[in-house]
Amino acid sequence: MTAEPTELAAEQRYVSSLYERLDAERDLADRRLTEALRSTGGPPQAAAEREAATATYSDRLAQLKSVEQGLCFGRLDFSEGHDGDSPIYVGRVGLFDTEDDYRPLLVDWRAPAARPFYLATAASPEGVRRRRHLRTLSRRVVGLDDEVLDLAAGEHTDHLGLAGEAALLSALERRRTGEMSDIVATIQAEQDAIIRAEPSGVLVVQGGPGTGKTAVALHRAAYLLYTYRRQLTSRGVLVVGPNSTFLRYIGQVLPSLGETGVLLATVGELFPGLSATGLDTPEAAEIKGRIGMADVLANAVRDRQLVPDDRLEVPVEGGEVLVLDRATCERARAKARDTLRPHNVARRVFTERLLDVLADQSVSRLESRVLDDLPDIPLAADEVDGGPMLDARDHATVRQELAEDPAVREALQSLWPKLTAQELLSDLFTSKERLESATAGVLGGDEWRSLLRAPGAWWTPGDVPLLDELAELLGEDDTEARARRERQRREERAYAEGVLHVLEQDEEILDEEVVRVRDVLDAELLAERQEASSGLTAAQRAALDRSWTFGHVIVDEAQELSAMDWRLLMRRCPSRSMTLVGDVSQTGSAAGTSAWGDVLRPYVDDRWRLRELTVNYRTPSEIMELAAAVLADIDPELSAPVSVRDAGVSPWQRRVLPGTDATDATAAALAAELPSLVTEELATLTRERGGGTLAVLCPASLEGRVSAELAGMREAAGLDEAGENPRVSVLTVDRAKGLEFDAVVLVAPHEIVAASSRGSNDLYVGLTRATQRLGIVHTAPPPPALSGAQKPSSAGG
Ligand SMILES: Nc1ncnc2c1ncn2[C@@H]1O[C@H](COP(=O)(O)OP(=O)(O)OP(=O)(O)O)[C@@H](O)[C@H]1O
Repeated sequence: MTAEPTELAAEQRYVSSLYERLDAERDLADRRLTEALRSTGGPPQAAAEREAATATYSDRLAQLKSVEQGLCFGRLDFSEGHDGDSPIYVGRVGLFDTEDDYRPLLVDWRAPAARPFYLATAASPEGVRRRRHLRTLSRRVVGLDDEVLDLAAGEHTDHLGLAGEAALLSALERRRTGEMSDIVATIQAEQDAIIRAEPSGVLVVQGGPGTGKTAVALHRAAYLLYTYRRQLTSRGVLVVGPNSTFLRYIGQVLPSLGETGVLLATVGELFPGLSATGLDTPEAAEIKGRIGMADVLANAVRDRQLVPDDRLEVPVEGGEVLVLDRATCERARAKARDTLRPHNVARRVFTERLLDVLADQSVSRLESRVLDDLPDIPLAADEVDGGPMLDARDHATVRQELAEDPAVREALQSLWPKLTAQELLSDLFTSKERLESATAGVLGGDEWRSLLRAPGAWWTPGDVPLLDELAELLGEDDTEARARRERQRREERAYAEGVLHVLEQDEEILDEEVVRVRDVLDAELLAERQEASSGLTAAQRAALDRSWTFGHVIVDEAQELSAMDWRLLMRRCPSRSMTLVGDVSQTGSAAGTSAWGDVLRPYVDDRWRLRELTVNYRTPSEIMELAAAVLADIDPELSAPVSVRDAGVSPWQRRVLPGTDATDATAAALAAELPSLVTEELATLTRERGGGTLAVLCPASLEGRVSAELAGMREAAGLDEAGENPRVSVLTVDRAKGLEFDAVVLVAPHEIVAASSRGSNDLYVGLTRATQRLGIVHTAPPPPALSGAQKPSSAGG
């Protein structure tokens, strides 16, 4: 239902007044920030006060700036007699009238009061008479979409139960820019229930392509940070995505919702100081992801705890040769292993014991040398043999000297070396002997050969969970450093309490309208800020600290993670407050999963909740029909999500016919056909949508060739890649996972299927990336699921 122009003008007045309020809030935060930054000098306490104030006001300012676009997008009018008859406006941030007892002018979308905006239906209106979507462009209201939630009025929601259908469809029809947008204005009820679910425990969100899993995951992060800010600000929220292209694609959503304290990372980025730029072969990736690798690594660590075959001679300074025999070393090793401490920590037990043995040896040799040098004077009748000549202090001195002796150090290091995770893994993967030994009984046959690599090879994402596991197995002997840090932390906490007290007194004389310091800081948090002293957020500090544990962890495309990836993530989240979103029908990685229970059982048994999303907001029904045939091929029991809209155009299929020699002929056939097909698609996008994004999805074997063809096409047309619109990208399905484009041209589907370790899953993913148009270019007879649809027309032979 569309509103009258007078309505539009009235809403414009209201929205303008909201922007005035927003500007006033920004000015205030800006002034406070400037004051905090300007003040200098004073006692150390003043510096801490300044830091707290600077952090508070700059966070607030960043939040107020981020909500400029689409500040207010909704209005609810209630039925007569309903609690508080006046309408409420819903938007990206809460705004209040400071001159009218803090009357809410705009309700934050995450606040409980905003919930009916997403949930109310004609059948269950929750007191709402009318839901209005306000469409804005900058600060201008350009349109209103009304829904009257009254069964009697005959405005029923359709079979999918969509709320705000007009606004939703207009959002879905929008041209894609290559960056994901937020969906605050049109969140649907099934999505809202997930976004606002309790943060405790593991929540799995299973849904087919385009059901909004990524959107829901990100809005959930924003919701949790708003609702549980005190708990989550200090520990931070981690959002894990499958690759850096995907993280770039979703990177703007949380900032646009005013949330910057979230760490977005791939699992491969979760080992601070290491960049995993290498690539594993599919076999190596699969093996590295197996849970058995935890045993392989434990074996590899034990293999570094040695004893001599018979005896080890230690030529110490001064010319003496001390001896460590096998039995002594075995006893020391058993003692150290019995502590069950990590290797580098247990090393202390091993080395202390051997140092005792060496010191005893050295002392008794010294004593016998002294005795040998003394003239043989018989004891008098009343004298007794006085026992050892050297006392405990002498013994300690000898021991200390031995501890610093290079030969002793070398001997101890050779038997039980102090190791870093990187050293151990690279020693392991570059040595046949070490690999064979560590994998014996865990990997089959000669699978270990897939792990062998040249010295100096780059780290791969698959190495990261292994390094993390090793870091745990190796540990760090940081006893002294920890005690020092703990002392320092206690002092900082006591000091922070004092600072907060002073800040609160200051606040009494400031305006009430600003967020109070205790609302956003407590002594613990402030102490952490002090400790960081660089003003880093929890997310930034977490990125630098391998042992950081997060308040909540969200994993997108969770089906792709290997068993070893899960071990790493579970370590980062001991509270198990997690949201995992994914689709087991889209698993591409051989190390990924096809059943959530398998993944979670080792950590939470069956104590996890499952929510399903069933409506596809991305892919139009014509394309989904084709994809559903492929899904049925994967597993006839599975059902594809239902599309909310039609595109009005069917996917096209084209067959380019190679000649005899497969590789060359396929390339030649593509060279002849693909550029013109893509050019045609681009022209259609320009004509029908004024631009947008187009992806050519192809198997890895053709990626180089296809990219070269398209570069040639650009050159011939005098196009500049940087500023082109529509934008074209060439991607493998693996890298397109989670992304979407206005149009997709899918090349060589039979090869995509053949190259995948998961049958047709990759094809299903590729088919479901388009929001408007899909074309398929075959270089061989189509896979059976596709040949049932519109017959491919032949070309080129
Ligand atoms: N309630 C909504 N309002 C507007 N747009 C929505 C809504 N829900 C989802 N979308 C849009 O639908 C598209 C698909 O969403 P999203 O990428 O989150 O799906 P997905 O389930 O993660 O898909 P895939 O499994 O293919 O990665 C996005 O453009 C998203 O913005």
